[in-house]
Amino acid sequence: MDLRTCLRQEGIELPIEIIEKLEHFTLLLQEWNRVHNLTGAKTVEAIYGNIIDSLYPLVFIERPKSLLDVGTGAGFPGFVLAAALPETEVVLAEPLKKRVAFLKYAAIDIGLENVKVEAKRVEGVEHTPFDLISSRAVTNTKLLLELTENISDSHTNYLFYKGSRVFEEIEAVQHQLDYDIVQKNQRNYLYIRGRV
Ligand SMILES: C[S@@+](CC[C@H](N)C(=O)[O-])C[C@H]1O[C@@H](n2cnc3c(N)ncnc32)[C@H](O)[C@@H]1O
Repeated sequence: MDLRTCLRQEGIELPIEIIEKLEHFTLLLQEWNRVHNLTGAKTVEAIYGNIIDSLYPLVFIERPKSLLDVGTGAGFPGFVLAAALPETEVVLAEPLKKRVAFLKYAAIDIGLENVKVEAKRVEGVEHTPFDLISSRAVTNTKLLLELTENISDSHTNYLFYKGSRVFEEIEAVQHQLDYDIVQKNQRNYLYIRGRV
C-alpha cells in the first residue's frame, strides 16, 4: 500500500509534496540502513509504520512554532514531524555520530529548511523555551522533564511516545501534570500541557 493511503486510513491528511518528502526519507533511510544499521525498521512497511506512529499526534496536538525532539535516532518522531510541519522550527537533539550524519544529510537532500540537528545530548542544548518537546524510546517521563527544564517554560507542551508503563511513569513525576493519554494500538501518546 502506498504511504498516502496508509496515512489516510489513520485520518492523517497531508499535502502531496509532504508525502513525497516522506517517501524520499523512506528511500534514504533504507539505503543508509543497509550500511550503517541506524534502526531496526528495515523494510518499507516498517518505516511507514514508524512514520504513522510519529505523525498520528497531528490529529490531536496544537501546532507548535518551535519543537525539540529528544533522541531522534534515525528520524522518529522529530524528523518526520519536521517534514509534516514546514512552518515549525525543529531542533533534533541526537548524540550518536552516525545518526547525526544521516539526519543532517537527509535534511539537506530532502530540502527541509526548518530542521537543525544538535549533535549532543539534550542536556547540552541551549535555546529559548520550546512550544513543544517530543521524545520516543529515550528515557522515562520524569527524567525527560528534568533534562529539558532549562529549555522549557510554563507554556511548553510535551508529547512523549510511550507504551504500557506510561501510568507508572506519570505517578513517578512529583509535580502535578495536566495531561491526556491518547491510546492507539500498543502506543500511549502522553500529551502534557504546560506545567501546573
Ligand atoms: C532507542 S533510540 C530511539 C530513537 C528514536 N527516537 C526512535 O524512537 O526510533 C534512543 C536514542 O536516544 C539517544 N539519546 C540517549 N540519551 C540521550 C540524551 N540524553 N539526549 C539526546 N539523545 C539521547 C540515543 O543516541 C538514541 O539514538
